Amino acid sequence: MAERRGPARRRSHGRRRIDPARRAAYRTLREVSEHDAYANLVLPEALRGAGVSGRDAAFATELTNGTLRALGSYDLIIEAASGRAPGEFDPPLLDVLRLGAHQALAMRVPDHAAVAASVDLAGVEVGERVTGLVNAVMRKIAARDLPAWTELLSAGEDELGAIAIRTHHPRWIVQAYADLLPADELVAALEANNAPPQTWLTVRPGLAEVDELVAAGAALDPIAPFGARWSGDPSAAPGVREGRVGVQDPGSQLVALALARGDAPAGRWLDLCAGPGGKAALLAGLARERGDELIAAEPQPHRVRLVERALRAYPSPPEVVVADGTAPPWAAGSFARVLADVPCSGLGALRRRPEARWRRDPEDIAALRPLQETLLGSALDLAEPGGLVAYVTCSPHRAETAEVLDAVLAARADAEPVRAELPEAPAATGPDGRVQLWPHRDGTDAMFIALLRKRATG
Ligand SMILES: C[S@@+](CC[C@H](N)C(=O)[O-])C[C@H]1O[C@@H](n2cnc3c(N)ncnc32)[C@H](O)[C@@H]1O
Repeated sequence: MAERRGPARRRSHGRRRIDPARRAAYRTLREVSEHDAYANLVLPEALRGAGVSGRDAAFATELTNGTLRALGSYDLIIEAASGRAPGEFDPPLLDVLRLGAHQALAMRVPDHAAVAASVDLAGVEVGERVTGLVNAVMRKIAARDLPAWTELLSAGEDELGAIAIRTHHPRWIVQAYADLLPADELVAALEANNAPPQTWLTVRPGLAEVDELVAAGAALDPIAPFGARWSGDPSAAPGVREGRVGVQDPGSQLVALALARGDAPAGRWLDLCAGPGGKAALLAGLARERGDELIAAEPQPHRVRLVERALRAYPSPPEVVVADGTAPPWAAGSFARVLADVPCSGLGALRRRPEARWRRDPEDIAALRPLQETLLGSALDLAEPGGLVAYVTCSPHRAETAEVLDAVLAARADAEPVRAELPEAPAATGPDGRVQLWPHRDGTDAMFIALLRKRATG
């Protein structure tokens, strides 16, 4: 493939000027580093604000997201090249070097362009005093390619430590994956987190048809019976602006379908943790097709508004209630089906959130456990006898999936596991009847679902 310098660097009157694409990437990285912002929210704003589009926007997106995904590895490389720990750098300077490392090691930017662009960025954003240092460190970084760096840094590491460096993940995530997957799938599973996900659309049942999407160029795929793959800007797809069609990963679609397809009495459906509303929007249509009605609950007002927006295209949209699922405002046994799509670490959606893997740690997972158990307990309380509860996480981590279920089931006699069947991903259902989807196997986010039935008597 031809080399790509990236957007042309600009200089005028002897002053350094940075091209708007690299500046947008830098500004985004600063927001993520300093303010725990989410790159997928900040970058589009930064690009719009700078009027960057087309190829330059694609360059800025790859530069930002790629840098964030491999941040831990780049910090090790910067440390080895400079002799300084990341914490010893001025944070803005560290971000300049991280962006430079990604350009030199993982993008088709020639070394001299990556070095020069980093020197200019440092000169403008940090100060002329650091440009000599940036020049020296960047030259050392660019002197090896990425495989040579990872081999060097892996020396002395055990197998998991070496895989962590090679696949750009913190070691504890590699360990969690190793606990869940056969050894020969481990690297493929981790590498799948480094590829940006495709865009998928889901129709709201009764409001739009998949054929409409196909006629507009979307690609059918058996993994997503209510949706299709879309290339380009999803807001240009039919039905998206009106809310008849939503953007949704097929994994989210499948877990909602597993709840809808299960055997349960007629009656109201509840989405206990509904924000931002993707699954509620699918479930609402599926419920109406059967003459039932969905109620969506969410405690955070700004997310309630997102749920209302997701449901807006339905005539007489389903009720959205501001409610804390740990103290729900309904009597026990009020619902035939309950979705408990609980707050979780999001380790199953690392493809979508480039910075997430470096922000989380095992303590976060432990801290979520009481809320997850309480919400599952509430969901079971709210289900009527014979009713169905779906416990869902966007995380494959055992502490958020099997351990929560086992603890709750051990504590109550009124619930029993039900096998969740997904013909679209038959291998995803384990011998215990619980479903774990994976990006490298199914092309979906790593969603987990277990179905439980409320027994007729406790
Ligand atoms: C994984 S997200 C749900 C995703 C959603 N089902 C969808 O498909 O768009 C978890 C949601 O639970 C909400 N949540 C947090 N604490 C909660 C609580 N105590 N009761 C109910 N929901 C809660 C969060 O605000 C968040 O919107």
